[in-house]
Amino acid sequence: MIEVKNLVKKYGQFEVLKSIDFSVDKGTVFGFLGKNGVGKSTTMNILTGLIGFNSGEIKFEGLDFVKNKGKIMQSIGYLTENPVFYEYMTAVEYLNFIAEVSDYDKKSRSKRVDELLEQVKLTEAKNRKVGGYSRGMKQRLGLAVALFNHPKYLFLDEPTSALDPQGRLEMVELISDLKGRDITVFLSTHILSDVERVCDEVSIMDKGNILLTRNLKDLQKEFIQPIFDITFEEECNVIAETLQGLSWVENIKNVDTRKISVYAKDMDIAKQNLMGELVKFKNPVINYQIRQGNLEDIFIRMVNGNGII
Ligand SMILES: Nc1ncnc2c1ncn2[C@@H]1O[C@H](COP(=O)(O)OP(=O)(O)OP(=O)(O)O)[C@@H](O)[C@H]1O
Repeated sequence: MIEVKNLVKKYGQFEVLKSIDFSVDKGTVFGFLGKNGVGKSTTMNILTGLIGFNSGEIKFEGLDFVKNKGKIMQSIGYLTENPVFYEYMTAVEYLNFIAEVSDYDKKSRSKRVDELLEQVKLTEAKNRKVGGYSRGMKQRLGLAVALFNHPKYLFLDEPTSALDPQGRLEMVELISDLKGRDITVFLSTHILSDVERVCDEVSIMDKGNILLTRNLKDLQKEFIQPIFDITFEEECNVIAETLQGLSWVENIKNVDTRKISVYAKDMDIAKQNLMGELVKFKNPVINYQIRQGNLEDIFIRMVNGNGII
């Protein structure tokens, strides 16, 4: 288990982390969500020992992080946002190089290399130079490096953000395969569909604060309310602004120039009144539907609103 209490990180006067608290249960996949620049990488860099922090407390399995850093670091694997490799090496050569620098037991090295290549689905490409790999393949090789020393804690910083849908799916499947292997995964991302596929628990972060930490299924049950999607014949900015001023409307998302999503504070009042409001405008409605919300909707309501769902 990882426990983080009152963690503060400052760069000069700028408080990147404003006293954050969260805990990560053993063996779970923990999704750390937030837009770019909210402090995700900073948190990960602190938890993986790359940078220090100003105040607060971090514990891994009850052990204080500062006092037991060396020991804790041995149980950590980290895939950074943009992993860098010696591109003239093949995957086999590169993993053997990692074995060498991490002083991995000589007798079992080649077995470990083979098993990791299999795990990240690079066996067929193992003798090709890394320089010729796709981004997805490089990310998978980075995962193999992070897993090399059998970490108990695996930190993945935006592992899918630079990948195409196929690459993302492959990476998410690999993360999913780690479940049940006695490994705790800390996954930072802003791709919410990936989180929905693989995470057990999530924290939503914004501007150095944690807005919420919750079991994903509970979060979905508790907060995902229906949403109105409305498409107009013409541009609808004025309508969006007017609806935003209504007491029973919580938030409006401009999907595009002619389409909005309406998040209601009270669903029953919204159902009774929304149509009546829309006909006041001389802009015909060409599509009106109520759909079930998803994690992205929760995220929008949390981050764009005042933090209260
Ligand atoms: N070394 C540094 N010196 C000063 N400010 C920094 C430093 N590193 C990060 N920051 C600032 O701290 C804030 C959080 O950065 P961080 O990289 O943690 O965000 P992030 O949520 O991981 O976003 P991204 O996904 O873009 O990496 C940003 O405003 C960033 O500019």
